[in-house]
Amino acid sequence: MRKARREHVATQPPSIRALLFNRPPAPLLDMIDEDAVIGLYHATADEAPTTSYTKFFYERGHRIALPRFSSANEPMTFAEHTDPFDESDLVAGPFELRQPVEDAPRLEPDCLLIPLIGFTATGERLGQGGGHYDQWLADHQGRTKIGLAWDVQLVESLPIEPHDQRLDAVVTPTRLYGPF
Ligand SMILES: Nc1nc2c(c(=O)[nH]1)N(C=O)[C@@H](CNc1ccc(C(=O)N[C@@H](CCC(=O)O)C(=O)O)cc1)CN2
Ligand SMILES: Nc1ncnc2c1ncn2[C@@H]1O[C@H](COP(=O)(O)OP(=O)(O)OP(=O)(O)O)[C@@H](O)[C@H]1O
Repeated sequence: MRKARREHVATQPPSIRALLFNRPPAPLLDMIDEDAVIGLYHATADEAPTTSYTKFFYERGHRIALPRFSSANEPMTFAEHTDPFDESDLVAGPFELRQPVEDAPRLEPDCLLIPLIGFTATGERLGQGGGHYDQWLADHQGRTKIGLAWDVQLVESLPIEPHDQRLDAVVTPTRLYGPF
């Protein structure tokens, strides 16, 4: 599934990619309170891009939180991201993922836009395998959980376990799955 994602992104013209994930679709915004803290992620080259959504939510007056972790085995926390235009408050973390600087205050998102490897049409999610999001969401119930994905990441079924957290919706460039 990582390979399918990589090959999909590799065949996509950059001029097209720049148009995708530009603004959250209206039904998605209906799921998000005006004063919600929004948890985003700093996308890798193959993940659904987040730079436009981050600026959009920031300009709409939301506080932005990004994940921070020290290794695949350590739990993830979120910290505030205050400079989505220049990203001067981010530093390189594990796996080349950029994350908030050490003195950025912790901030717990109400609504999370979540990266994934694969998803089903009913909101099941496969992540990187670190359990970071599953664990955080188990410890912080009642949050709005929205997956961001390319269409090729849709699969018929996933090997779901009891700890896996189901998404409330998934956004792709062509569709909104949910809200469930
Ligand atoms: N952009 C982004 N940030 C994120 C996540 C994510 O999936 N995407 N996470 C989601 O939980 C957390 C980080 N958790 C991670 C857990 C494991 C690996 C990992 O094993 N990476 C391997 C394989 C990468 C690949 O083949 O594509 C590596 O980089 O070697 C990466 C991140 C928080 N931040
Ligand atoms: N609520 C939890 N409490 C403790 N450990 C957990 C919890 N949820 C997941 N884990 C641990 O994380 C491991 C990896 O989970 P899983 O493979 O489902 O992660 P993932 O959803 O693919 O990754 P991620 O959420 O980081 O993107 C599990 O085998 C389990 O040991």
